[in-house]
Amino acid sequence: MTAPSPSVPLLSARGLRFARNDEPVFGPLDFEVDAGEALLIRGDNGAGKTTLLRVLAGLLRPEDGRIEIDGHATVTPERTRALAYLGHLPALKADLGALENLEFLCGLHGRREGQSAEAAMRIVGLDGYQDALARQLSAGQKKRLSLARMWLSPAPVWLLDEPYANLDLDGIELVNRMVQAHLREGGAALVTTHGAYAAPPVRTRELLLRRAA
Ligand SMILES: Nc1ncnc2c1ncn2[C@@H]1O[C@H](COP(=O)(O)OP(=O)(O)OP(=O)(O)O)[C@@H](O)[C@H]1O
Repeated sequence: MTAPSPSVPLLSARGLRFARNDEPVFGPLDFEVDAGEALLIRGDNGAGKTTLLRVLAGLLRPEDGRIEIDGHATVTPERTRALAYLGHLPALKADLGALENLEFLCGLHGRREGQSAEAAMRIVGLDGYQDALARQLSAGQKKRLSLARMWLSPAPVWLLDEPYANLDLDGIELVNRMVQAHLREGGAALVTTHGAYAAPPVRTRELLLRRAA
């Protein structure tokens, strides 16, 4: 991962707006996040936090606005390479083993330099579960496996939708340590939260979403 110039935000959005059936969900929004920073996206249930991350990830098309990575306007395939998305549902193949899932996903999205799937499993506390089928893992273990996938991703920007959900205290600290390490290496993280949960102890900006009137 190469750190971008400090004068250019790693990710920025200008005039970003999303609507469903002509009903506004959020925006227009302007925000940015630098390498080494987290953007905490706060808001009540239904405020549009998940929708915003899905728009950034290229899974939904915005009504309007511009998204830039490292100062360049992006179209979706380019953006997909720069972003790693951790959604509510674990993006795992239920009938593959835990390690097989990671290898499969690395084959699809690439791999962070110098990292192995085995090491990522150790980092997230899943040593000994390499051969367990994904469908046999608990919700928290699935979340940990998804975190291992994030760790292995070469993408500089992490989109984390409620990353603390389903995790025990140790898991919450794990998320914080992983975000800290990712930011130290020049990455950035966008993290949704209702505000009641923990937040990573890193340089943080905030974006508050309100339900569209
Ligand atoms: N697939 C969908 N089809 C139609 N409406 C949707 C869909 N997904 C979300 N919505 C609506 O879009 C709005 C924003 O939802 P979103 O999931 O982005 O909110 P959120 O801030 O992430 O909420 P929460 O904190 O409850 O997870 C809500 O009014 C919701 O009902």
